[in-house]
Amino acid sequence: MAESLFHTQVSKSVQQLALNGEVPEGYIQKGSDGGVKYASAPFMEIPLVDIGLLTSPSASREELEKLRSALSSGGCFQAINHGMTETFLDKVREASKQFFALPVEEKQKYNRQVGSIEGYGNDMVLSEHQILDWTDRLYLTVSPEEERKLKFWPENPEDFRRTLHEYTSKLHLLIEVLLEAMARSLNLEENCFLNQYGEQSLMTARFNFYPPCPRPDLVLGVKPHADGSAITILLQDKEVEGLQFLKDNQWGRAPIIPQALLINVGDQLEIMTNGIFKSPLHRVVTNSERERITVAVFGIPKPDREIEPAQGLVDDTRPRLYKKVKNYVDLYFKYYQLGKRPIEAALI
Ligand SMILES: O=C(O)CCC(=O)C(=O)O
Ligand SMILES: [Fe+2]
Repeated sequence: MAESLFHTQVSKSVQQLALNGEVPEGYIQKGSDGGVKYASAPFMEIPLVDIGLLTSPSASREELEKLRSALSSGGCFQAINHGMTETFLDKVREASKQFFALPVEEKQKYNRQVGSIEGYGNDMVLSEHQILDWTDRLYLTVSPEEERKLKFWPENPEDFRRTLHEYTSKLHLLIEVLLEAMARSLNLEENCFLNQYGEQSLMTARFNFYPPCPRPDLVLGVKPHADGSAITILLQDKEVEGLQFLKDNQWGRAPIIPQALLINVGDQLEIMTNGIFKSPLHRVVTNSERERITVAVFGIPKPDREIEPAQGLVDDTRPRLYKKVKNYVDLYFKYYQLGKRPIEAALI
């Protein structure tokens, strides 16, 4: 069969492995968690935040408090009333689904190249000890626009590019609204985080495809990690669960709310808030029945900007926790390779 042309495990997409019912050794969790029934975690309560209320001056105090409380405990919330209809979100879901449903040869036109993270591929191998994630991905830079590498942007389905452009333009505005609201929720000047974040901030999109896995008891869709972004906006699969967050040392399942966007703090916002907002550890479990597709968009400060804890969040009772850092995403991958939590590199 054609598969024999692909010699090593890693050059096969997870989609192909799933079709063959294969689970290579490299995907099996061997740590203390190995053998755990990942999916049996309890549901987690994730607060809902109404974005419309955050921006209305009269009604906002209560909603700002909800936002502050969510981000300083679990580090995530479900955004509703964010200005995009469920029909539009479904369009984004559908474009992603159609892309992953294309024949292998068609998707391979967008293959990631060695030494780069952009394009279509499976888990990036950063270290020889790495246990692989049961997922195929398409990773794209969407903003600033002049940094888009269109050769990796699918032309099939026909409206993929237009839909991604429209979706991320809307998210760009949403991120601004959120950064302002976050600053206000902490009684800081409204532009406090936006100024650090920069106008030429980076936005990347990761389309995650998780095929059914024959051994969900031993294999994860994504290993536990915290995001290297400032803010992550996740469009969940409408029907299939898989995401879990760690809170109070317990894994909890993130519920699906079809019209909501799941927003979580990334390491860079934890740094800017001097640890008040928490960048949560999360992971994705697999299941043997149904595929799952999600779209994660990462809002990242301009890489050459120095970011640091806001002045107003450092005082005698709350000493400064983090150093000034620049180009955090590079540092992130370096630490990840060493099997450490990247944000530790920024600790004073
Ligand atoms: O697919 C998901 O539910 C989460 C993906 C994720 O954590 C990521 O892409 O960083
Ligand atoms: Fe993540």
